Amino acid sequence: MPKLCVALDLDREEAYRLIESLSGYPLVFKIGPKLFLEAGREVIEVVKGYGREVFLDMKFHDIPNTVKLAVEEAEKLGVDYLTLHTLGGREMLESAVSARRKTNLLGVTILTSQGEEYLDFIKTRFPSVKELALYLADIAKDVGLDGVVCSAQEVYEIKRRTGLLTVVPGIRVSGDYGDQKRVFTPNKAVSEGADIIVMGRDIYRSADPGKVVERVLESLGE
Ligand SMILES: O=C(O)c1cc(=O)[nH]c(=O)n1[C@@H]1O[C@H](COP(=O)(O)O)[C@@H](O)[C@H]1O
Repeated sequence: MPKLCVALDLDREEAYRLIESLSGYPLVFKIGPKLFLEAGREVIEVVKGYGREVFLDMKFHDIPNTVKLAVEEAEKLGVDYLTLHTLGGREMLESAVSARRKTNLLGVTILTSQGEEYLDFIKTRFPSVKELALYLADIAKDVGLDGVVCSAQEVYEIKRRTGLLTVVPGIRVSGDYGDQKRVFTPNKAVSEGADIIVMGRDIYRSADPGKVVERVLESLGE
C-alpha cells in the first residue's frame, strides 16, 4: 500500500497543530531543515508520540566522514527515513551506508524543482534529466541505499531497474506548482511506482488539510 508523507515546512506551532489534527491518519511526517532548526529533536518525539513515522529530510551532501557522523546521529534519534544527495558521490554514499543501522537511507536523485536547464554543464554525458536521475539511482542501488527520492517522471524506470523504495515529491492536486517543475498527481505517481508520495503546500496551505489528506488516501485506496 503506497504511503502519503506530509512535508511540515512550517513554524513549530503550525507544525504541531497540523501533526495533531492529522494524527488519526496513517501518514509519514517529514521534518526539513526549517522545522528541525527551530524545534530540534522535540518535534521528532512529538511525531513518534502519535505512533507515526518520521522522515528527517536534511539532504546531506558533504565529505564522507561528515555524512557518516550525521547518519550516526540520525540513527540515535530513531528516524525512519533520512535523505542524502546521490550527487555527493559514491564514496560519500558508501560511508553513509556503513553507519546505517535501522534508518532507511534515501538518495535524492534530481530535485523535482529542477528541469532540463539543469543539465547544461553535463549535457554531453546525459541527454536528459531523466537519464541523469537513472544513473544516480543505479549508484544508490549499487552502494546499498534503501531508496531514492525522484520525480514521477522517472520513477517507473527506477523501480524497474533497481527495485528500491521510491519516494516521490512534486505532487499536486491543485494547479499551483510554485517552485516545482516536474509535477504529477498522486494517482499518476503511484501508478508509475511511487511507494511514498510527499505533499507539502497542497496540504498545509489548504483550508481543510484533513479533507485533502482523506481525498488523497481514498484515491490511493486506503
Ligand atoms: O527530498 C525531498 O523530500 C524533496 C526532493 C525533491 O526532489 N523535491 C522536493 O520537493 N522535496 C521535498 O518535498 C516537499 C514538497 O513540498 P511541496 O512542493 O510543498 O508539496 C518539500 O519539503 C521538499 O523539500
